[in-house]
Amino acid sequence: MIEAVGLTKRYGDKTAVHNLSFQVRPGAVTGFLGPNGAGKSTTMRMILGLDTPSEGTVTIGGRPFRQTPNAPRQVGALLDAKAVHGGRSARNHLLSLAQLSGIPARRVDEVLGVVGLQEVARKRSKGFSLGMGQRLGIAAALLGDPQVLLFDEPVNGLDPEGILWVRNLMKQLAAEGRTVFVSSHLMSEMALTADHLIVIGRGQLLADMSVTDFISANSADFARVRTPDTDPALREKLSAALNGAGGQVMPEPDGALRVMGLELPRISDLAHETGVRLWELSPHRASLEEAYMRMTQGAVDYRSSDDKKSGLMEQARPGFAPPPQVPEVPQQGWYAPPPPAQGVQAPFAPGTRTAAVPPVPPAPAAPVQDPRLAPPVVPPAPQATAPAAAPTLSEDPR
Ligand SMILES: Nc1ncnc2c1ncn2[C@@H]1O[C@H](COP(=O)(O)OP(=O)(O)OP(=O)(O)O)[C@@H](O)[C@H]1O
Repeated sequence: MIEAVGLTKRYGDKTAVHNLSFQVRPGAVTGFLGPNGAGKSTTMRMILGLDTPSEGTVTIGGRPFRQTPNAPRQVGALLDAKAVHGGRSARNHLLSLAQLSGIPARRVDEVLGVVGLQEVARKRSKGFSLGMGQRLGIAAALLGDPQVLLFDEPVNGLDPEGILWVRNLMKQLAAEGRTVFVSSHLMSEMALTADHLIVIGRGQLLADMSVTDFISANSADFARVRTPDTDPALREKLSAALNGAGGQVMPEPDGALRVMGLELPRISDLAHETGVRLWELSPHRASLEEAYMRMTQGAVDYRSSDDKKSGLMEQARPGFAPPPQVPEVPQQGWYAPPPPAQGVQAPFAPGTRTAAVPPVPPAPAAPVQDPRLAPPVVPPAPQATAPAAAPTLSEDPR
């Protein structure tokens, strides 16, 4: 198990991680989510002893990484797939890591097989595609057959087949009772891979809960209603009736209405009473992506000025909230579940183990610490090790 308690990291006056406490348990895939700059990589680096916390502690199996005996056999990590000596073959890269940790050479061939790189094992890694580099990084993480695995964006650059392979690998590793902690920006992928989520924003914990709970706590179910597009007046008429009955009605870009606060039978009755024919009346549940967007919208550091959402916000008429930009979700039946309990659907609602992001206090003046300048005290996990520091083995002539 990985356990962080009050974990804080400051770089000069920049607080990258602030008072973070969480546990990552064995037997499950735990997704680590957060917008760009939220502090995910910094947290992973502190877990792996590559950055020293300014405050707080983080342990793996009860000990800080640097005090873990034979750490590469206990903990495997993929932090940066590009952190490979490009002139070295894939096999020699893994052999050098194995040698550092007393791992037998036959394990190198085993992991090359697991990640599907046998054919190119003797090729120099500088010719590898991004996806092949990711596979090599994953091989390095698996080298010591560790019980705890950390992956920072493991599907970055992988094609659909590779993404599916990583998904199945993560699930398999968790099913074997290992602790699997994986960061990703691909929400659709996380929804399929992770059992549990830890979400941070601006260095602080936003959520620590199962994927299912996260979606229901941070999304509002709604009904989509479509009137015949041949007669826009019908849409206005129905919209007024739904509003009058206490529903919240928002227009969608394609002309449909998004209705919250009214159950489907009630919407159907109101349409009947007002004499409006319906072309669609369907229930929708939010995706992980929508729930994530709702949760983190106040904790995003970087947003494009072309962001459609900001455009919609500017154009919104008074009294109309902009329709959230949600991806299409499959229809799940004809009747919407009852609306969530008051408050539960709101982002950061109390009682959901989520929290609004309070402003991060500025750090006291301190010299900027560049981890690249700090020599590691002990060799970290295989992939976290700077490969150039590993002893040079004779290169295969390809
Ligand atoms: N060595 C450093 N010196 C100064 N600031 C740093 C350093 N490393 C990270 N930061 C800052 O700390 C914050 C968190 O960065 P971090 O890389 O951990 O975020 P992240 O969640 O991994 O982002 P991304 O999703 O973009 O990879 C950022 O504002 C970053 O600029």
